[in-house]
Amino acid sequence: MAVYTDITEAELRAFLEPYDIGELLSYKGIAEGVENSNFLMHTEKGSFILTLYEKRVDRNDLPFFLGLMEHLAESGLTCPLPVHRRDGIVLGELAGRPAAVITFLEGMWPRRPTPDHCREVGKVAAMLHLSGRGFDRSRKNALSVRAWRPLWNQSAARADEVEPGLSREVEADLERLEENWPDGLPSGVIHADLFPDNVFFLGETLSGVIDFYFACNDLFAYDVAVCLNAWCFERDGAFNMTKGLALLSGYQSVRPVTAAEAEALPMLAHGAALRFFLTRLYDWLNVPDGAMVVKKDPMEYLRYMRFHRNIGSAAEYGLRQSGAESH
Ligand SMILES: Nc1ncnc2c1ncn2[C@@H]1O[C@H](COP(=O)(O)OP(=O)(O)O)[C@@H](O)[C@H]1O
Ligand SMILES: N[C@@H](CCOP(=O)(O)O)C(=O)O
Repeated sequence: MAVYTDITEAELRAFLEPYDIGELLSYKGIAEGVENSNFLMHTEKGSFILTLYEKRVDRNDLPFFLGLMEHLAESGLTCPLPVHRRDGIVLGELAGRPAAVITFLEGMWPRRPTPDHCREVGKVAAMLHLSGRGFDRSRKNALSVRAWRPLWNQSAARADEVEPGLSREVEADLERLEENWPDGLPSGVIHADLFPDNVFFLGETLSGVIDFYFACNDLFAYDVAVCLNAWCFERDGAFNMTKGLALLSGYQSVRPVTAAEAEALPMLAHGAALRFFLTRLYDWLNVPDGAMVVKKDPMEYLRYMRFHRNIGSAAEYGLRQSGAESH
């Protein structure tokens, strides 16, 4: 359960006083998520999410994240919105943490994604990439290729405790990725964490996207690579080409990928797998067992890294190119 910071009712009532959301009727911690503390609140005016931003979120990035949600919503992409206080402010402080009230998004995330879900998420990723173009703020990806080695260095000495030989294997992957990481591909605002638990559906219809707290400016195709990993592998570790095809054709129906992006996709998918392996490994080794958070398995992502190392072309993910190029 991701509640790192608990709050009292009195503190919360005082925090909510400047908002116009009616009287607080109930609140409880949300048993999902990894990064921040989230609470579901019921007030006289409906349901809201209260988020307390924890230590891995840089306070200076919050205007980017909150502004992006407003920008995307204005462009027609369904996502939660930060609630403004009567004085216009969206960001306050609660229990020593930056905190915001966010509108509640109806829907459920798919526990067992189908090809139809994958097609929808491909489309929404592309819509996000196009909509992000008019956003006037930018944020570097703090977890891109240059950040991986410092992150790895914090776990390397203990990696072989998780699996013998892991240290040598990851080191080799890291070198390969650092030497071959593509640049110059189409880029802009990406979500960077578009996992199933961040995409809500009502029935078969995508009802919205949440959790923009890794969003940044980076390669569009890297975001696609993150999605391929998060949506298209089965629980037994096998890549599901039908899901890959659906996700990529959904994406291409909104924004066709360029030939250079297609060529880079295996390297990007390998790097995207390493990025989530590294944060999960760090948490696996460092988050105390008693913490109210469900640690995610780094080995799932090691299996994906092994898979991508042997991919020769994006066609093996299901990419079908028409020859059309876009930017
Ligand atoms: N706007 C929202 N509407 C509905 N539920 C939400 C909303 N934001 C967060 N949640 C719930 O809280 C959980 C954790 O949120 P998330 O933003 O993924 O946290 P974290 O940033 O800690 O990973 C989600 O899986 C969802 O159940
Ligand atoms: N998606 C990441 C962890 C980040 O947590 P989220 O709950 O914000 O998606 C992973 O699976 O490692």
